[in-house]
Amino acid sequence: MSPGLNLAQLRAVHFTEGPCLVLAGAGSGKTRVITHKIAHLIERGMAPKAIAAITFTNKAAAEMRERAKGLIGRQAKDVLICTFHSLGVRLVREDGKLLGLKPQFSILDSDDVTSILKDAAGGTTDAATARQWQWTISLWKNIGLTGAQALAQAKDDHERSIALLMQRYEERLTAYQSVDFDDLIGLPLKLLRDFPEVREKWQRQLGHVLVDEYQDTNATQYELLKLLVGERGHFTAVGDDDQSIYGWRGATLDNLKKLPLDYPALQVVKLEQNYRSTSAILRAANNVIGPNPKLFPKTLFSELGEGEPVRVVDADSEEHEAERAVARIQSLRAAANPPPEWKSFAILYRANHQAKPFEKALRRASIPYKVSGGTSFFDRAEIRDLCAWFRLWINQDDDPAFLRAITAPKRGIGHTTLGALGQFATQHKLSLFAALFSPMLPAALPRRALDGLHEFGRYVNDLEYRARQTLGAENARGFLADWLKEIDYEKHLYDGEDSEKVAAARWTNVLEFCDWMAQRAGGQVDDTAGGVVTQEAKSLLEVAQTIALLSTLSDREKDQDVVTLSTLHASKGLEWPHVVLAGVTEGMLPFKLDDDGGRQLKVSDETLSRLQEERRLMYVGITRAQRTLAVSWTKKRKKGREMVAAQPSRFIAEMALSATTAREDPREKLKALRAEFARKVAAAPGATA
Ligand SMILES: Nc1ncnc2c1ncn2[C@@H]1O[C@H](COP(=O)(O)OP(=O)(O)OP(=O)(O)O)[C@@H](O)[C@H]1O
Ligand SMILES: [Mg+2]
Repeated sequence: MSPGLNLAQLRAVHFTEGPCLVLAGAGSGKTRVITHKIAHLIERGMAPKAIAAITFTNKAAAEMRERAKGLIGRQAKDVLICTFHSLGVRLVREDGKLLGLKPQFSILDSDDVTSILKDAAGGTTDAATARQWQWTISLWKNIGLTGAQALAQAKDDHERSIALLMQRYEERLTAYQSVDFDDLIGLPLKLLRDFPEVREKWQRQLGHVLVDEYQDTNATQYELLKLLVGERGHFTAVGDDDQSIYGWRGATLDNLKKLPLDYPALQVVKLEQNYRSTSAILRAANNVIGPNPKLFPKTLFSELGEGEPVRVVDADSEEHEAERAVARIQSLRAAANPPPEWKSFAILYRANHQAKPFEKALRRASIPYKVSGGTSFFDRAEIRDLCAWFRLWINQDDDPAFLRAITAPKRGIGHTTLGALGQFATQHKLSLFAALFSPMLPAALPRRALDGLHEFGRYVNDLEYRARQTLGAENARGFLADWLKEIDYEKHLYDGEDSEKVAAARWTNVLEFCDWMAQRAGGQVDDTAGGVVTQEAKSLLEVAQTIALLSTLSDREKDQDVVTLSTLHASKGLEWPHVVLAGVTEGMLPFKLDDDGGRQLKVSDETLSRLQEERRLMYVGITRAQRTLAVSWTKKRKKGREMVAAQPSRFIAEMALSATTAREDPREKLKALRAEFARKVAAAPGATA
C-alpha cells in the first residue's frame, strides 16, 4: 500500500481501467492522488511517456513534476506534465501542417492580439474598446465558435460587428502564420476531430490522462479531452465544484455534470478528510460555501484539531490594513521559537492593484516578498527606470543600471555609441560609467557622441551630489519634481505609449512612488503601529540606497524564503501555514454586484450566479490556510475615483455564523467511512491494496 494515502485516495489511485472522477473539497488530497497515480501507473508497467498529466498553470506543472520526481525519480521527466495550452502547442507543432501552419508558427500574447484587433478595425479605436472586443472574441472561441458561426448567431448589431471583426482577425492570423492562446485549445481540437490519423496516433500513444482542477475546464477543453482519451476513456479527472472560479473566462460546471452521461462506466470517488487546515478554518470555509447550490452533498472534516480561531481585522484604510497585516506577520514570528519562515505567510486579495499598499508596508519593514499572479508595483517599467538612476548614484559601476538610465528617457545617444562604449569598457576592464571619463575614450569615439555621454555622466554626478544634500520630505519632493522635469520623464512615458490612459496611469505611479520616497526622507517610516513619526529626517541619497538595495534583494530572493502576495485566482491549489485574506470588504469581495455596496442586491439570474462565483472565490481563499487565518476589511473603499464608506463583506458574517453551534464528532464518521471504503477497495477492479 502506498504510504500517505487514505483508503478513498487509494481507491482512486488503483482504479486504472477506465474513467475516474475524484470530486472532493479543498485540501482533501486531490492533487496528491494525481501524483501518486502517475507513480502507480509506472510501477504497474506503463511507459512514462504514455502518461499525460494536465494542470492549470505552468507553475503547478513544475511543482507536480518535482513531486513526481520525488516518488519515481528520473522517469518523471518522460511523463507529459503540461497545461492544456502547452499540450496544445505540442499537438499543433507536430501536425499543424495539416491546417496549413508552418512548424515555426508564432504564438501571440495578449498585447499582440489587442494591436492586431485595433488595426483590423481601422486603427482609430482606443485600447480599452479593443480589449473588450478581444474579450468577447476569446469567449466565443472558448465555446467553440468561429467568426462565421458567431456572425450567424449574433443577437444584435453590436455582436454582428464584433463577429465581422473576428472574421478579419482570423484572416490576419492565418496570413501571419500566428495563433493566439485560445487557438492553442481550438486548433488541437480541430486536428483531433477532423483528422482520424492524428486522433488515432494520440489515442494509441496515451495510456492514461490525468486532469487537475477539472472544475475550471471550458467546453473546448472538454471536447479535447474526450478526443484524446477516446472511447476507452482511460482518464482521471479531479476537481471541486466549489472551487470553480473561472466562469468569467468560459469555464463551465457542465463539464462535471456531463461526465457520468458521456462515460457510463465512470467511477466517482469522494474524499472527505481535509489534511490541510485546522477545524476552525475549515468550519469558516464550509459556512461560507454553504448557501451555494450543491452538485452532490459534501462533508469535509479535519483531524488537525480546532486550532486558532479565525481573526477578523478591521482597518481604516488600505494603508492601515497593510500595516496591520505586516504587524500580524511580525507578531506571529515573534511568538514562535523558532519563528516561522517568511515563506509560510501569504497575503491574498482579489485584484492585482490591491498589492501596492502591502508591498510598500513590507518594504518599509524590510520583509522580503514576491508578487505572484501579477506585476509587482516595484517591477513596473517606470519604477524600474527611476530605480536605475538611484542605483547609479549609489554604485556607478552598476552597468545594467547605467544602460537603463541612459535610455530612460532616450537622450539622442544611439545603439552604435553605446555599443562602442561597451567595447571600449570591456577592452579596458572598466565599468561603463568609469569608461566615460577615461582619457583614452576620445580616441575611440566621434566628438558628438562623446559630448552626449559626458553630459549624461556629469548630470548623474551632479544629481548624486544634490541628493546627498537634500534633507527631509519637502526638499526631497522638490528635488524629485525638478529632476523629473529636467529629464522630461512625463513626455517620455506619453511618447512610449499608444494609449493616453495607460501613459497617465504610469505617470501616476511615478508621482506616487516619488511621494513615497519623499515621505521616507521625512522620517515617517518603520513604524507599523500607526504612522507615528519615529525617525530623523534622512537625505534622499540614503533613502535611495535602501530602496535600491531592496530591489536587488527581491530579485535574488525570488522563489526563496519570501512572503507571497497573490491574487485569489492565482492562489488556487496552493497552501500556506499563515494566510491573511485582505480586502474582504462588501463591494470588493463580493465585487460590486450593484453600486450600493451590495446591500440591495438585485436578484436577477446573472447577479445570483455571479454572487455564487464570488462565494467560491472566498472559499478558495479561506481554504489556502493551514494553521492561522486573518480576514481583513477596510472602512473605506475606492469606487471609481472616489472613496466611499464601506461595510465588512457579508462573507465575514457568514463565516462566523455557526462558530458556536454544536459540531458532530468526525471520528465516528471516519470509522464508518473507513469500513465502507475498505469494503469497496476490496471489490474495486484493479485493486491491489
Ligand atoms: N493521505 C494523506 N496523508 C497526509 N497528508 C495528506 C494526505 N493527502 C493529502 N495530504 C496533504 O494535504 C494537503 C492538501 O493536499 P492536496 O493539495 O493534494 O489537496 P487538494 O485536494 O488538491 O486541494 P485543493 O482543492 O486546494 O487543490 C497537502 O499538503 C498534502 O500533502
Ligand atoms: Mg489541488
